[in-house]
Amino acid sequence: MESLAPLLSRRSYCRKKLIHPAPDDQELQRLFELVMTTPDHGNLKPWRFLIVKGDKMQVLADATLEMYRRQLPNGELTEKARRSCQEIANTPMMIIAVTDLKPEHHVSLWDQWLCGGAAVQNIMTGLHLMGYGGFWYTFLAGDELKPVLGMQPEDQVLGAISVGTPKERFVRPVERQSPNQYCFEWQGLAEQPTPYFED
Ligand SMILES: Cc1cc2nc3c(=O)[nH]c(=O)nc-3n(C[C@H](O)[C@H](O)[C@H](O)COP(=O)(O)O)c2cc1C
Repeated sequence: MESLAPLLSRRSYCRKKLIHPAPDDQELQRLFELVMTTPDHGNLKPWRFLIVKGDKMQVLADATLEMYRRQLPNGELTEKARRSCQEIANTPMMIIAVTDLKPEHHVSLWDQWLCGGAAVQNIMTGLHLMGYGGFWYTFLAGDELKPVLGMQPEDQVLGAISVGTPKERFVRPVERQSPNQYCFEWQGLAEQPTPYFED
């Protein structure tokens, strides 16, 4: 039971709560070794990871701001958009996970997507176990940013993960919902499943 305790305390740290340092190259190498253990139907590795850090954070923040500006009907940026891009510029590192799907393969695209999501979760888990904070965003999923990120039109962002050290750690684990209402015992053919755990 207690072996799960380190994982049960995982919490997301949004970018304004993240400061330097971010993982160094050796730690990143290890993190991605963990990612390579992701269950992977057909061993297709349907993902790619872009690491953004240093002065490239400002470049990415500027490109994101430009994307927001183009998305707005009158091209006027909101205070929220500006703030969010300033936060990107201040974030120590981002890991952007994008799909690299193999549509010609007999493994379904659905399975390949699931695999990509599982890889991102492995990044989240690894960062937490290494003592870093992260936050899984998908705000960079707009088509406008694809060329900026060197992505093909068919690629999608699986996760734009902000990475760093939590400025202040949450003192208590967040109170999570009980899993009970989500778990059922199958009662056989056409029978109604019953709650697995007692409340
Ligand atoms: C695929 C995916 C995309 C997400 N994108 C966003 C996002 O763009 N903005 C956001 O505020 N939260 C987003 N979240 C939720 C946060 O990453 C986070 O899980 C949530 O705030 C709950 O925090 P917790 O992980 O500590 O429970 C996303 C989560 C997933 C799984």
